[in-house]
Amino acid sequence: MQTITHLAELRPATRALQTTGKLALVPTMGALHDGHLKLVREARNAAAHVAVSIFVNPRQFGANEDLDAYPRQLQRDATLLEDEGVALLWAPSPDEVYPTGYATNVSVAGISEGLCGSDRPGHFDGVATVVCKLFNQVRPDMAFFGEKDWQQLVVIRRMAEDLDLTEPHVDSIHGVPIVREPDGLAMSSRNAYLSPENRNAAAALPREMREAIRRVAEGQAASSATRDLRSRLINAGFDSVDYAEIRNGADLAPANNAAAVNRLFVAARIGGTRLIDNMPII
Ligand SMILES: Nc1ncnc2c1ncn2[C@@H]1O[C@H](COP(=O)(O)OP(=O)(O)OP(=O)(O)O)[C@@H](O)[C@H]1O
Ligand SMILES: CC(C)(CO)[C@@H](O)C(=O)[O-]
Ligand code: BAL
Repeated sequence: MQTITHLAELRPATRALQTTGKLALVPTMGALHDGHLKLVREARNAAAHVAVSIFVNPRQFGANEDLDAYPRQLQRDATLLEDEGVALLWAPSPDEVYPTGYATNVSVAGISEGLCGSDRPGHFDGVATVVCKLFNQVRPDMAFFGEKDWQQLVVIRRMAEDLDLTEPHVDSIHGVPIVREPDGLAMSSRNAYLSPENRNAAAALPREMREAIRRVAEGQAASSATRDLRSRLINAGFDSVDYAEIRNGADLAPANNAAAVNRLFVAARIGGTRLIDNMPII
């Protein structure tokens, strides 16, 4: 596996790989877990070569968020990726991505605004900006993102289509289902922040989401089921619930009762850690 940290060396390396087959990109912020490795495996199944980027993108963190605390473990991550048969690790520094004088922002209106966008103002501008740059830097044939960050996936798909990045740069953007711990908690680099007690309590998030979905399927109104879900999470040990909403998964519009694509989206905080999850309404 080649590890590349400078843009000047990236293009020749990706072009060389693309002479012998398709290249898939898996963008990450590192501190890799099995959720990330699932993305890498799906990418390996779909393409001859896989590139993974590890970049803790400062522009998607708010002023009071965990940019400094975010786990950074490049050596460990590189070993894991090498073992997965990854061809190229793109690990630029913040100065390489945003050199002095950098002034451009990519903003996707509408879908960036509710859910996580309300609690993390500017977050999706930072994500859209860096993913646009990553697509232009690596020029992959396809890219893989996790459904854990469902809103992010919808924003990226919109951005890639609007900015004509899907053809010819990225033929397809794949969403990969959420990988969960045995107790149902979605894997996340931020789970490492949880104390053992809070880690146990956090399993209530997927459990109570499934319960709310069951109640909706039995006829409880969505507004009442999500209100109950909020109080059940607080009773289970969560400090606060940023949102608990049922929306159309395709475009994040308010849920239409008849739509088969509705999903439940939740963000909740426990011991200072913000966890997100989403599930289909069945
Ligand atoms: N449990 C998971 N299942 C599937 N995909 C995941 C999972 N966790 C993360 N991903 C995906 O991996 C990619 C990189 O995510 P990132 O590096 O931010 O990790 P993370 O675990 O989501 O971290 P964070 O704690 O910041 O949410 C994203 O596309 C994300 O959706
Ligand atoms: C897509 C991404 C790598 C952009 O920084 C990040 O938001 C993430 O890891 O989900
Ligand atoms: N996985 C999404 C990246 C973030 O929370 O900043």
